[in-house]
Amino acid sequence: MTYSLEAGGKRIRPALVMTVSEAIQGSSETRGAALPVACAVEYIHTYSLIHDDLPAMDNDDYRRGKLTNHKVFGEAMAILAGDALLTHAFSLIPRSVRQGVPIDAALAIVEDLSTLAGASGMVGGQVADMLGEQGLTTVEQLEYIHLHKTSDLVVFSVRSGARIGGATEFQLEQLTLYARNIGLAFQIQDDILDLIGDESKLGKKTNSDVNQQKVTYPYLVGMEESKAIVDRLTEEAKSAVRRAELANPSLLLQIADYLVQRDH
Ligand SMILES: CC(C)=CCC/C(C)=C/COP(=O)(O)OP(=O)(O)O
Ligand SMILES: C=C(C)CCOP(=O)(O)OP(=O)(O)O
Repeated sequence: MTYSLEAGGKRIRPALVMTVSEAIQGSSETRGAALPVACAVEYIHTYSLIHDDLPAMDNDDYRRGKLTNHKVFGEAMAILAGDALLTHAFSLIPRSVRQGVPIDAALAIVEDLSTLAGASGMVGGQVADMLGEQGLTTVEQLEYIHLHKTSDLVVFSVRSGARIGGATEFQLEQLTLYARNIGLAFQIQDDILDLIGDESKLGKKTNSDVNQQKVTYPYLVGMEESKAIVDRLTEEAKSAVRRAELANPSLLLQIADYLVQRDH
């Protein structure tokens, strides 16, 4: 568990929990309350990457610049490390209540987490991805996969930050739209970088035969159109943030731009 958590990674999802919670009222007072939830989402994301890299799934040897978990500890320990990270994540939500998150908000956060990370969220998206390898043909199918396997955890991060920061229903709705769009743009950008990115910066293999054969946005609509879609989604995400009229939206606008300009 520690090996994969401490391998680094960009920590985008926890950064979103913290940033959104502070953006709503423009105050850093929510920081302590948001931290346990920020850790929970990174635990879940890290478990998903450990399992995604297993031979039964993507069969990858490198992640975050290091050998994948199963390459170091064996498949059984990698599966169990993922299981334990997932379970431990849920134990952090009560901790957020002790740090000041209202109980109603914490209950809504648990409900969102089980839905958005579970069978109708991230796990469901990964299932569709695995099944899709046997004959995926349309952009609509691919969008469904991306929205669930990637956007849903981003949506969780943003919505939980919004709840901790005391967002109104309208702000929650607009921020959910922001998260959906940056999540989708992020996954398309990930597929672009899997083809043309720098291995030493990304810490994983790029442009391999497997990556070239994967049905992705670049595979289905071409590289230029994929980049145009990423730009469009980013603009739509930024418009949603502006509509939410947050006290301090600037970091959220910057994060949307960073996700498309990133090279790792
Ligand atoms: C329940 C599980 C196992 C969920 C995995 C979800 C996920 C987003 C995996 C990485 O996607 P990817 O394979 O497109 O990314 P990368 O190129 O980083 O491997
Ligand atoms: C959902 C995808 C695209 C898998 C990788 O996620 P990140 O690119 O956020 O991975 P880390 O920085 O956490 O390693």
